[in-house]
Amino acid sequence: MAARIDTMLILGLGLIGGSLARALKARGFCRRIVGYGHREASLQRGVELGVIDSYTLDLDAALAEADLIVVATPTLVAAQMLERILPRLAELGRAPVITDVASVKGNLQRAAIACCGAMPPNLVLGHPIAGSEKSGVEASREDLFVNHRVILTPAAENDPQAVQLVRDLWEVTGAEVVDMAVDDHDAVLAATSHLPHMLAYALVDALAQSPMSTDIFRFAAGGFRDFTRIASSDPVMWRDIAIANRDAVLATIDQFSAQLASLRAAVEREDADAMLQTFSRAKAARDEFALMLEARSRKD
Ligand SMILES: NC(=O)C1=CN([C@@H]2O[C@H](COP(=O)(O)OP(=O)(O)OC[C@H]3O[C@@H](n4cnc5c(N)ncnc54)[C@H](O)[C@@H]3O)[C@@H](O)[C@H]2O)C=CC1
Ligand SMILES: O=C(O)C(=O)Cc1ccc(O)cc1
Repeated sequence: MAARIDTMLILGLGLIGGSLARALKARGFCRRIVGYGHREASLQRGVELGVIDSYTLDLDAALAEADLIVVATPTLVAAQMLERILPRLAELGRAPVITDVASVKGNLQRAAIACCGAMPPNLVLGHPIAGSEKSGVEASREDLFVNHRVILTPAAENDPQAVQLVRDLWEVTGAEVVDMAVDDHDAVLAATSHLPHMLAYALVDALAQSPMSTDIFRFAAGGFRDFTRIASSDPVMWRDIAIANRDAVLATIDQFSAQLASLRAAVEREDADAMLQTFSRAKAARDEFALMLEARSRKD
């Protein structure tokens, strides 16, 4: 394909930034992909792996020539990046399309509005619902986004052409793009992604502190492995997410705690009916979810 973009700049070349770079490179979406980050060794590795064409440690110089900027750092750093690059781009008189991949959208929207007074027309926030417990450019994959959803949270102030470019960028990677309001995004992701990570971390941490931890882990079955895989995720990334999406995460933890307390009470009372009802409702919901996933993979 003829390149849509001349120079794309990726701020933070890890699993997600690296995977996006690989996918866009494979499909010729950009003529040139430049990486910027705070660890030269991983940028160097990105060049060696052919993920990016070059890298720079000079953000100002990179901003002067970028036509498209993707912020792919941890969530709190992403807000700092916007606070840094938006005024600098204004000084340079440049307005390249800017997007991001962070797991929370509200904090970035607030940072941009605090910086510019309103959402800048060229800033289109996004979030690929694809990834893994692994981090770093070494773990990046060209096909990471194929048949996965990407949520965009376009603002009324957005330039429609900027939104279209970001939509096209993700569709080129094989993803399905859907739009959502920022608050809805943060509430839904708190429930489906942030809460499960909090639970997995809390469970593994609690069991690891048990005097019987060696036997607990030695005799754990597949269910434990499935439930706890995500506790191997990057702690910095999840600390940032919990802070950035504090209110929605607290709401889901509270709702879950109430549910767990009611299950605990049912176990204490040996209330077989209450337990059966809870487990049956959950099984039906999970079976329906599995059918949805199957239907999606058949469609692929
Ligand atoms: N890992 C996952 O499964 C998913 C992650 N996300 C989001 O994508 C973003 C990136 O996550 P990953 O790629 O998994 O993380 P990662 O740790 O693999 O990559 C992050 C990159 O940002 C760089 N970075 C960190 N602090 C920096 C700073 N102060 N200045 C410049 N660069 C800095 C790191 O060196 C690294 O290259 C996060 O906001 C995360 O919430 C979104 C979807 C899935
Ligand atoms: O590893 C997993 O199963 C994930 O849940 C990956 C993931 C992590 C963070 C996101 O914002 C989106 C997806």
